[in-house]
Amino acid sequence: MKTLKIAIQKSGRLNEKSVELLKNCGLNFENYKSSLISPVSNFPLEILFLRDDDIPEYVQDGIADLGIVGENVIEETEVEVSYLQRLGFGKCSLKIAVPNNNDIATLEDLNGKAIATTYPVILGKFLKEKGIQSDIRTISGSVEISPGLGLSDAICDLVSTGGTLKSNGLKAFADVMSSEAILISSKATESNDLVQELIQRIQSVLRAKETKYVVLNVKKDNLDAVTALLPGVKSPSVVPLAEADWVAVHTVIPERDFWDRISQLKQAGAQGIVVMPIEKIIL
Ligand SMILES: Nc1ncnc2c1ncn2[C@@H]1O[C@H](COP(=O)(O)OP(=O)(O)OP(=O)(O)O)[C@@H](O)[C@H]1O
Ligand SMILES: O=P(O)(O)OC[C@H]1O[C@H](OP(=O)(O)OP(=O)(O)O)[C@H](O)[C@@H]1O
Ligand SMILES: [Mg+2]
Repeated sequence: MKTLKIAIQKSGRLNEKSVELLKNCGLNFENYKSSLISPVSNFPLEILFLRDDDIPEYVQDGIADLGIVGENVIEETEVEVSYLQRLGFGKCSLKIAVPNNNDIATLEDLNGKAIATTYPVILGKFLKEKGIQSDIRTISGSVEISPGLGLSDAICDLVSTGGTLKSNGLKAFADVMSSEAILISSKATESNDLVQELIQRIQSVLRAKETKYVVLNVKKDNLDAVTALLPGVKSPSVVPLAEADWVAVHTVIPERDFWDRISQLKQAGAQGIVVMPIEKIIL
C-alpha cells in the first residue's frame, strides 16, 4: 500500500498540538527539530514538517496527502482542498482593530483608511462584501505595531486572548473570521482507506478529549433520578455493590457542562464520585 504523507507545522503555534494528536493516534515517530521528514514506524505514513503557509498548496497539489493547518491559512491561500475534520485547537479570530484613541466607529469609517495585515485576500473579500474601500497594506508580521509607527490607521490580525492588541494600545473593532486547526486532504485522497483509518483514529481521540469517565455510587431509590442526568455513550452501566441497597454507576460526561452535571448528580443522591480522563472512544 502507498505510504501517505501528512504535512504539519514545523514550529509555531500548531506544532506541539499536531504532534500530540498524531502520537495519541498511536503513531510512532521521532520529532527532531532538525529533521523535516519523519517516517512513522507503525503506520504507512510520513510526517513532513513545514512552514504553515506552504501546507495548503502542498496538499492541493498532492505533494502531501493530508495536512494540519489553520483555517485562516487555507482561506488566505484560496486552495481547493477537502476539510476532513475540525481539530479543536489553534482557536483564534481574525479581527480588524484600531488604536484606542481613534474616531473610527463604524465599518464605513474605514473607507479611505489604511489597514495593515498579513491576510490581504481574506480582508479584501470581507471589505468588498461590506462595500468598503480601504487601502490594504500587506506586511509579513508584527502587524500590531504598524498604527503606532504611522504605517496604517487600523490592522487586521489574529486575536485569541487580546493581550497583543492591549499591549499595543489597540481595540478589536470587527470580526472577519474565526479559525481553528483543520485536517485537510487533497480532493484525490479523501476516500483513500488509510486516510479514512486515520480520520477514525483522530475522531476517537477528539471524542475522548471532550468527555470524562465518571464512576459514582448511589442508593437504588435514587438511581432513576441519577441516570436521568446521564446520557452516556449509549446508557450508563449499573453495577451491584456489596451493600444491597447501593449500586455503582459508570458513565461518560461531556467536558463542557461537567461541573453543572456533577452538582446536579450530587443533589440527586450521587456519592463517592470518581472522575477519570479517557484516552480514546471508538464507536
Ligand atoms: N494567538 C493565537 N492563538 C491561537 N491560535 C493562533 C494564534 N495565533 C495564530 N494561531 C493559529 O496558529 C497558526 C500558526 O500560528 P503561528 O504564529 O505559529 O504562524 P507563523 O508564524 O505563520 O508560523 P510559520 O513559521 O509556520 O509560518 C495560525 O495560522 C492560526 O491558525
Ligand atoms: O490575542 P493574543 O493571545 O495576544 O494572540 C495574538 C497574537 O498571536 C499571533 O502571533 P504569534 O504570537 O503567534 O507570533 P507571530 O506573529 O510571530 O506568528 C497573532 O499574530 C497575534 O500577534
Ligand atoms: Mg506562517
